[in-house]
Amino acid sequence: MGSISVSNLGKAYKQYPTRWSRLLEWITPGHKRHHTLRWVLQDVSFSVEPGESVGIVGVNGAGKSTLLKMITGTTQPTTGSVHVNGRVAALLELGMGFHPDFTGRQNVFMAGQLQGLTVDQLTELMPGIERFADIGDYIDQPVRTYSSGMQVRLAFAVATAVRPDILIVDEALAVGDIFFQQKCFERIRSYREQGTTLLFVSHSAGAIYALCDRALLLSGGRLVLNDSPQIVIDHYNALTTTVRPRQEVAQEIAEADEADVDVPLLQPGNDDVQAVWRHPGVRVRSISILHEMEIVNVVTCGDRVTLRVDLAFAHEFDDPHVGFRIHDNRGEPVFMTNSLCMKRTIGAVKPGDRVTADFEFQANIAPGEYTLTVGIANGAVGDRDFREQLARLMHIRAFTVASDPTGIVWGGHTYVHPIFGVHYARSV
Ligand SMILES: Nc1ncnc2c1ncn2[C@@H]1O[C@H](COP(=O)(O)OP(=O)(O)OP(=O)(O)O)[C@@H](O)[C@H]1O
Repeated sequence: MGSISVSNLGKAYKQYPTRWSRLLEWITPGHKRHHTLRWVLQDVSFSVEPGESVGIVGVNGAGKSTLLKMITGTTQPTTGSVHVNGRVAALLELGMGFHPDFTGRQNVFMAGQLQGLTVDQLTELMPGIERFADIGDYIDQPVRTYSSGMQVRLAFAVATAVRPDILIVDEALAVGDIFFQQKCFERIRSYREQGTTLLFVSHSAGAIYALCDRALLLSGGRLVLNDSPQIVIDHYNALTTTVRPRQEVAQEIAEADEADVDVPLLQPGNDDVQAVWRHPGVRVRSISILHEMEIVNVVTCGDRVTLRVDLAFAHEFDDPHVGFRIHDNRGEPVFMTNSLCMKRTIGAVKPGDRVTADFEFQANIAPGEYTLTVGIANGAVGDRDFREQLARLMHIRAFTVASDPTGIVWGGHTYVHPIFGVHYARSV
């Protein structure tokens, strides 16, 4: 189950030179054709085996959405054929399948039934759908009052309420906050592990590497490459590498700084922190990122920053350690370490002790949204294990890395500080 086979697929739209020529052709059937055909997809053939994950990349207008729409049956092909074997869940266009005048709850029942689920099944699934979408009372408001982020939350929650044989996702829909994106990627990953076939459009090399076994490159409506993610991304990068104007980058950083004020800072005694820490003997009082002595939520790529974890101990521990992880918007760990791995110790602590642990590092990571996870453990075993885990605060804090407007133009995950040199061997 869960296979796709696409053969000589093509799509052409009729183009008329004027509005009148369309009318003329319509009222004089059988006479002269007034339109020309504009092919947006031609001769596309490939297959996806059950359980495979295939990424689709291509520049804007390459034909990715048109291809997905033909696979899901929302658009009819002009030439060729598509065979899909298995139950498909698709997330393509924003608002697709939702009626704006009905409430979110009513839309869940309508969209769910279109997916082949019964009313009884949907009633049972509803609490899980509400929990996943996490839009609160809006579930009983008309969808026209939703933000685009809320629509995507609900659409994803319904489409993936039951594991499909085939999941088709256009990542351009990945609007919304980083926590929701991570939740979506987590669900996609888990369904994939359970055998769901995945077809996934993305502009992000990281997402394709993380999720796909293979990738397709579309260019000018043709399938130009069907190969490993590595090879396809290399070609795609070659197609898209352009130098971004400095001004645009400066604007981005200014906007990110403005957004700064909206990001809630973790305060001592924050309920969320209490909710996830486990051992009563240690309390995480605050977690902050500091740059030049100030607490920040936006750092510029390359900034030297300090992650400060403020702890209060209520029990005695002989050898406590602190660690952190940085996760990207897909939930992939970007970096992780802890005091033991850094060959450092805090030393034994007594009830009433307060400890501030600082990790100073250079934020040499790609511009984007990240979350921090912090863990506390006790009793080193070897050079990386612990006798007991005391607390883990998953995705406790979000922060943004903005590009450095004064830096070089670069792509990828990690800034490696390249230095360019040139040595001449001149002939005389
Ligand atoms: N209904 C339509 N009528 C005419 N042309 C269309 C129609 N839908 C899409 N096109 C054209 O088909 C081409 C491919 O569009 P498509 O949306 O499939 O590209 P895409 O690769 O998904 O782009 P993006 O990354 O911007 O979403 C574009 O040139 C677009 O203008």
